[in-house]
Amino acid sequence: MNLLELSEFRVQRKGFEVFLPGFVLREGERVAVLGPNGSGKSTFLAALAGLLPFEGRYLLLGRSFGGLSEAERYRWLSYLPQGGRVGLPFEVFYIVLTGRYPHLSGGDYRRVDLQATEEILRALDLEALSGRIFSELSGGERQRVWLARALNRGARVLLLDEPLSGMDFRHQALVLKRLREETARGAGILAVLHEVDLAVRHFERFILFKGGRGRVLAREDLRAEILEEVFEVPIRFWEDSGQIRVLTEV
Ligand SMILES: Nc1ncnc2c1ncn2[C@@H]1O[C@H](COP(=O)(O)OP(=O)(O)OP(=O)(O)O)[C@@H](O)[C@H]1O
Repeated sequence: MNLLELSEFRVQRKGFEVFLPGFVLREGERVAVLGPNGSGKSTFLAALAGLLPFEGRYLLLGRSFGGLSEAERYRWLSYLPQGGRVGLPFEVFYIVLTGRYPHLSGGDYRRVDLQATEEILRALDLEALSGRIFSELSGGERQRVWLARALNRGARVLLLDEPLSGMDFRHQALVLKRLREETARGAGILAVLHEVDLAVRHFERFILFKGGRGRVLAREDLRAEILEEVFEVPIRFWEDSGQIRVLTEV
């Protein structure tokens, strides 16, 4: 099933336009959104999350995005913004628990919501931080809490803006493992990443943005020359135990 379908998708910002001619996200797919700073990646994701106006065709689970109720959008789609903030002194457990909110129909959190919260806290190595106040955490820890909250929704489509940023190697590996598990249950992932080498190893397709224009490529069609043109730095591909690795000479 197509989770998300776009055609002639356009987002206008002051003096900047994001455009993607066409794209389909299928069940179980991991697609990385790559490109240099300011190329439109976050704008694209925010528009898909319904936070910016767009033009063109956008279907979510076969339905026109504009025709969905807020409740449907929140249940089917989960968005991890860049650098989320919490003003109030909330504990980590509570923040992650609120990811389940769209599943409640006016009632209180249920046992299943508490269990899901405990499970995602374990998966992202946040158990020990569960009772801590969010604002007292480190940058990488906060990022993991936001990601846990976004994943806790169990949404069909995950829009993740830099889910690996600020994380050490071990936690990057934990997050990538969890993203694989999310796609194994049928979710589709669109993730903005700056870690190009990890993207090429762990994602199946790519949307490359440059100057606001996006193009979609499968892993087998990705070439070092294409990435060089997008990022404007020398890039080498080499094979290590049958896997493509990406080396940037910066
Ligand atoms: N709130 C805003 N209002 C107007 N223009 C904006 C706003 N936020 C971003 N822009 C502009 O839109 C363009 C794309 O920005 P965007 O944040 O989508 O890039 P990005 O590819 O996600 O970059 P990065 O890798 O640095 O996160 C940039 O030229 C930026 O200056």
